[in-house]
Amino acid sequence: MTMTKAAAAAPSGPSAQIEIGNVGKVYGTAGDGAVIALDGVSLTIARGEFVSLLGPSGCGKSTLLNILAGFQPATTGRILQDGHPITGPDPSRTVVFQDYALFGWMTVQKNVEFGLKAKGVGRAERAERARALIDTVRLTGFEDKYPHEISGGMKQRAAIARALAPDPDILLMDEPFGALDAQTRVLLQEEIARISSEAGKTVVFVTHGIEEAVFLADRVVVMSPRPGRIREEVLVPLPRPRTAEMRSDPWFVSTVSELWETLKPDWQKEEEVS
Ligand SMILES: Nc1ncnc2c1ncn2[C@@H]1O[C@H](COP(=O)(O)OP(=O)(O)OP(=O)(O)O)[C@@H](O)[C@H]1O
Repeated sequence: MTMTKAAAAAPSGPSAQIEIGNVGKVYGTAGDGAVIALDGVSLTIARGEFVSLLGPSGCGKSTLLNILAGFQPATTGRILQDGHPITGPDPSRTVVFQDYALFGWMTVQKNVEFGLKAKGVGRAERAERARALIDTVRLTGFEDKYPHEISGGMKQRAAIARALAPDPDILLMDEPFGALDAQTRVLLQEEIARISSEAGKTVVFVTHGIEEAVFLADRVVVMSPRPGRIREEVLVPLPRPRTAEMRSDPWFVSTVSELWETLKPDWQKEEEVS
């Protein structure tokens, strides 16, 4: 493999924002069909870093993201944000899911404002901040539409704006473009590449799309299935902002193909099981 292995270069010290130390997750109890979803996962993520968690279905990506979000606890190990244990959900970390998770009875504008209201931001400021974010995700003109009136891609733009509204430190994204058609997916990848560079957020992006993982990330963390472990890390040397032409960069093309060769056996196994 000619890919850059990142283990030695993983961020640590004062710039580390997330520290995942030897995390394990077991669903169920021993002897009762227990599933070891994660085993000995250690990862340090720097402030402002964009990390893709890449792996086939069932390797524990969503489990790790849910633990980071504070939706569920790890069975073993520790997870720190800025040196403090993550013990539950917090507005400093927001999540974008695959299925949009917008409130169907609220307009785009009200959906984006939602997190700001919970934070106690006043009505006028809420409206202004939501409008600015709607502009950032290029939905201006659709503020008064309800989710059922807009396309899947637009819904996901609104979900991204809503996740950015509370000005989180960390944006967690769980296969956010998984339900979109191929063209819309590429467009949204370019949008999130732009938005994350501009906003300077720490992003953890779960995907089983190899191209997507490499195109977006500063570092791709490749996971192996059952029990989920970190198999390798790839540092992405492409400059920011990422642009469409970088998809034909020789390093990009060869890295995507090498990752595919690495992961193919896991995908084939998954295919046989399902
Ligand atoms: N609540 C649960 N109870 C029991 N087993 C679970 C639960 N959630 C996940 N699992 C199992 O844990 C393993 C990891 O699941 P997880 O959803 O984290 O993987 P993933 O890599 O995100 O997969 P996918 O891409 O399909 O979402 C899988 O074998 C899954 O069946």
